[in-house]
Amino acid sequence: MADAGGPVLALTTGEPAGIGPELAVMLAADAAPPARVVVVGDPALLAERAAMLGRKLELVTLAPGDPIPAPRQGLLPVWPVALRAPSHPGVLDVANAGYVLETLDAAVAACHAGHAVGMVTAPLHKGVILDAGHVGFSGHTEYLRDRCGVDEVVMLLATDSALHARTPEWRGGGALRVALATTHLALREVSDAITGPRLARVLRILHADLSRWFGVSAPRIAVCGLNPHAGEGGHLGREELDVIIPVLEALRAEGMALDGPLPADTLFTPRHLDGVDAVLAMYHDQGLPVLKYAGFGRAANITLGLPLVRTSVDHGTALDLAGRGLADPGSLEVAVRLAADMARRGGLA
Ligand SMILES: NC(=O)C1=CN([C@@H]2O[C@H](COP(=O)(O)OP(=O)(O)OC[C@H]3O[C@@H](n4cnc5c(N)ncnc54)[C@H](O)[C@@H]3O)[C@@H](O)[C@H]2O)C=CC1
Ligand SMILES: NCC(=O)COP(=O)(O)O
Repeated sequence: MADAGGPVLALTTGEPAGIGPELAVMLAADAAPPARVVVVGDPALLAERAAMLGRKLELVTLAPGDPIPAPRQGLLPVWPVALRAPSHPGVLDVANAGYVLETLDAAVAACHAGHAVGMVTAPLHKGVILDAGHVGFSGHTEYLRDRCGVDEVVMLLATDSALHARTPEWRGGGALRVALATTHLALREVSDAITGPRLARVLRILHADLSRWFGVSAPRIAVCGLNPHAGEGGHLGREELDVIIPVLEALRAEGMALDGPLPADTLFTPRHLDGVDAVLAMYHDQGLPVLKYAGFGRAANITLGLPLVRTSVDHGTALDLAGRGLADPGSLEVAVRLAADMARRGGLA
């Protein structure tokens, strides 16, 4: 939605028993939100969490398509979705899995209808959605891929200072962008999932979207090996020789600037990161611990390959903190700012 008030972003509450609802409350109660945000969720839940945290908040219930007011401290527009059952902080209830998914569907529908340019998601709990019987659910990333009807998406996490910089530089806690070749998979399934065609699709999306959403015109990407020492010439695994190297060679021949495959234990050091715009890790816990060490609480998660902007926080539902006002809202603020910037840079606003 392109108009003078700035891009409209739909913010889903995520798991109602987690910290998502109170982060949405903090976003609007503690300062003017950094963009025009409308929360997709249960207004009574938000009012209850605001009261629990002692925050003053005016909740304005609207329908998709209604004008969204300019951001102002203390004001939170809401597109209502009703909880299926009362929700208590820290206590998961399978009954509310349908609520969580309905908020995502509503946000996607609003983007498709042009009522929002993108969505920002507060964390959901994958386990409770699976326990509720949504077989195969593995996260927002894959759910949004299917809802948007695309074949492949890429999860990218970026620390705050990497969101704008042309070239992230490592300063032991500095700027970093890390994308994943595989996402929510059991470790024993990772190797089989790293096929040549998949790796090529992931690299093409990463390359194109670094340019589209981040303004990096000729991205340089450093690629991790899968095995220790990138396979040690085939002695510690053959995925590098059989799959990764042939894909990198083919894409280099098309003009992509790709380093690697490099041993993942030393890739994340200043010499190898110098001049690199993003790192591609082969699996979740190869890349994300480094990213979170560098910038937990001031990083965001971005889904590349979608026809809409989607950002999210760098953390989960933190059930241990829910309802206590102890959660750090930093990552949500980064995710909202980034989504607005991406929409502008990508020509959506
Ligand atoms: N974007 C999303 O929807 C995400 C969802 N998850 C889901 O969240 C659930 C819990 O996952 P965990 O691995 O326990 O990760 P978690 O991020 O919820 O918690 C890990 C640790 O970080 C702390 N923490 C998390 N967010 C914080 C914040 N904003 N401020 C201060 N401390 C914070 C927690 O208290 C806990 O000690 C799982 O179901 C997971 O799948 C995890 C990551 C992202
Ligand atoms: N570790 C990132 C994560 O679990 C977030 O996944 P998603 O719900 O954004 O797909």
